[in-house]
Amino acid sequence: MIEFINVGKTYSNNVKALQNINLQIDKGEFVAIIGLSGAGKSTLIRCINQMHDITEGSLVVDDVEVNSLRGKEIRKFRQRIGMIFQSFNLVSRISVLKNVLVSFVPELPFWRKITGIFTKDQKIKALTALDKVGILDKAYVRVDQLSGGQQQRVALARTLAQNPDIILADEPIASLDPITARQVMDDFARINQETNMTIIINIHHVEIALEYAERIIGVREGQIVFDGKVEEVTKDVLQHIYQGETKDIKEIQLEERKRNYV
Ligand SMILES: Nc1ncnc2c1ncn2[C@@H]1O[C@H](COP(=O)(O)OP(=O)(O)OP(=O)(O)O)[C@@H](O)[C@H]1O
Repeated sequence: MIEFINVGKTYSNNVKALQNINLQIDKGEFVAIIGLSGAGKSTLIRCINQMHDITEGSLVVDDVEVNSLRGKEIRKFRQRIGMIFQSFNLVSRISVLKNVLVSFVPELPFWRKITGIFTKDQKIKALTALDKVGILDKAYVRVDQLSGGQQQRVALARTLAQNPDIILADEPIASLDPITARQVMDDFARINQETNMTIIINIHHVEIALEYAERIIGVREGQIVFDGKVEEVTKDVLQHIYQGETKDIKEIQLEERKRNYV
């Protein structure tokens, strides 16, 4: 379980990105975090794996007080939490398989990772993960020869091979076309159902969030202003989350897209 207790985060430039966050996320939940640009969505999910330190309150993940972790403990803890980024974060000039194998050796220096010798068992695990996201046939292809959607699937396979308890995804479909975006979301949904991994996605596409997630958390100016089941998300709720700027989902999306292109 992930538990935020009165969590606050103030960056060194005095920006208060999160205030008074109280939140519990149980094992196996599929949660989407929505809100305007700058609302604090990324900060919220990046505190969970200590990419950002919280500055107030307490954040506990499966009985571990996240902010008390140091050095090796952080690396060990992060092995249990997969992270997916908008930009895929792959090594583009090596094969898909090598990119996935890297997940087994987080503690090695980068050059050892890509020249590393891996066991048969590790290779089987990596190939199995690629199979789960439907790109086993690309195992020996260089990453820079893949489409954006395929690259995001490699990133997902790399995370799966690590067998985490939680997957955090920060705008995983933001740079994908609508059809590919849905395919990647289908992967997340399937993984959530088959493995019971907790999935927390920070997402700008409201429509897709409502279609795939079970629970929606709305963040506005660093605070949680909505937390409930998808069925409870009404037009008024969306207006509240998005500061009443827009009238309906379509308009919100248009606004968000414009913002992202600026
Ligand atoms: N490293 C940082 N240093 C200082 N301020 C930051 C840092 N990262 C984010 N912020 C600020 O914290 C606030 C919340 O940012 P955050 O990236 O969490 O929002 P977001 O909802 O994820 O936005 P977006 O959807 O545009 O990614 C913003 O005001 C942002 O400018």
